[in-house]
Parts: sequence; C-alpha cells; structure tokens
Amino acid sequence: MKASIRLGVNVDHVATLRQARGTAYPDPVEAALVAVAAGADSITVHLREDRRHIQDEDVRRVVARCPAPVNLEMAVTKEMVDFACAVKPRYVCLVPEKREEKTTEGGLDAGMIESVVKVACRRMSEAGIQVALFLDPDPRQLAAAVRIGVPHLEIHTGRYADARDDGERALELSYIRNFAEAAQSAGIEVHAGHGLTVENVGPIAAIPEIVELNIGHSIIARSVFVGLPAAVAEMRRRMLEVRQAR
Ligand SMILES: CC(=O)[C@@H](O)[C@H](O)COP(=O)(O)O
Ligand SMILES: NCC(=O)COP(=O)(O)O
Repeated sequence: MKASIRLGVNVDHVATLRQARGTAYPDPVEAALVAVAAGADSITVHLREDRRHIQDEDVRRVVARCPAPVNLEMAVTKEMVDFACAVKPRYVCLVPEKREEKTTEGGLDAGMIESVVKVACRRMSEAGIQVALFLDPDPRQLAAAVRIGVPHLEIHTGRYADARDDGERALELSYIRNFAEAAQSAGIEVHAGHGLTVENVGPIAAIPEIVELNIGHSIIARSVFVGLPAAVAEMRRRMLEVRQAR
C-alpha cells in the first residue's frame, strides 16, 4: 500500500522570534502562506495559555487568510473552547499544557479528564470543528479516545524523538506502530508529531496507518539557513521518499 502522507507545518516558532523582541515581524501568518505555497498540506498553530508565541489575533488572521486547513492546538479549558468556537478553525487538537514546560511533554490523559474532554468535543463539533486528541501511544489512551468518539488523533512522538539510544528508540517506535494500527482498526484517523526532524522522521513516515505529520520546530530552525520554502520541501521529500519506498 502506498497511501500518501500529509505534512502540516507548525508556525509557532516564527512567533517565538517575533515575541522575543516585541516587534511586528516575523509574521507567522506570512510563514503559513509561504509554507502552503511550498507544499504544506495544512498549518498548525498552538495557542498557549501564557501566549508565549502565537497570539489570539494570529489565530484569527491565519484562519481568515490561509488557503489550507488550519489546526489549532490548545488546552482543554473553557477559555480556549470559547475561543475556538468563535474563530472556527477546521481542526482543533486538544493538548495538555503546563505553564513551566519548555515544550509539550506528553499526551493528554484523556481517561482522567474524560467528561471534560467529552463536553469540549461536543461543543466544538457543534461549531463545525473536527476535534482530535494529542495522545501518548498508550492503549489506555486509545480506549478513552474510542469512548469519547473523536474522528482523529495525533500520536505524541516526543519520547521517540528524545530517545537516548537505538534500543530506546526502537521500543518507542514499536509503541507508536502498535498504537497506530489499533487506532486505525478502531476507525480513527491517525496523525503524529512532536520533535520530528529530517533525520528522525523516516521510521514514523513509514508507518502506513499514519496519514499526517505535524512538524514545526525543526522546519523553522532549518529555514534560518535554507529559507522556509526549501525547509518545507526538504521535509516533504523525506516523508514521501520513505512512504513510496514501502
Ligand atoms: C503539541 C505540540 O507538540 C506542539 O504544539 C508543540 O508543543 C509546539 O509548541 P511548543 O514549542 O510551545 O511546545
Ligand atoms: N503537534 C506537533 C506539532 O505541531 C509540532 O511539534 P514540533 O515539531 O514543533 O516539536
């Protein structure tokens, strides 16, 4: 099977650079338009509760101007759900958030806060938004996602990306493979992301059940040296060459 795989580009860290100086540039919305022109299939923005990078107005502008679907990542809070229902991105992915973390450290404990997630999903579905959960590749989380009834989910690949050696990486990869297979069998569309780079994306892109990868930090970092269109194209090329070699 040579099912295709989509690339969603996360433009948060264009806003990180802007917020470092409080300037009006660089504009994450302009980055989104450039990324789509270079082949990105969708754009991801993460509206953090502390607004450390993406701002509310960035989300409004990207939803209004981006020709590709926009995926809003956000915490499961009333404030965020109200905001999403007002702005109506095509997708929302619910992620856990800790104020003091440098970056997202894991998936949502969907079972733990199932009733809250259910209410949030229902409200956003009624607003026409397709809701996903950002989950660790743990069968208990898949069981919760099935009970909640989400149409798709995103596997947190951070532990795979941060593995200290080949053995640990192979183990994390096996969890992701098994989870992706089980999620697809349960009728849920499978996405993945976090910490992926041109160097480590291959084995993840080769998993046939995964149909979308959301990648940000490494693409924006690489664009400093080669430009954003080239960095997007390089990642797409790597994903597709692995996929088509299957
Ligand atoms: C949920 C996720 O993996 C990304 O949104 C990532 O967290 C990017 O944002 P930060 O770098 O602020 O964590
Ligand atoms: N959901 C993952 C994402 O949007 C990008 O994460 P990263 O590539 O910035 O680590």
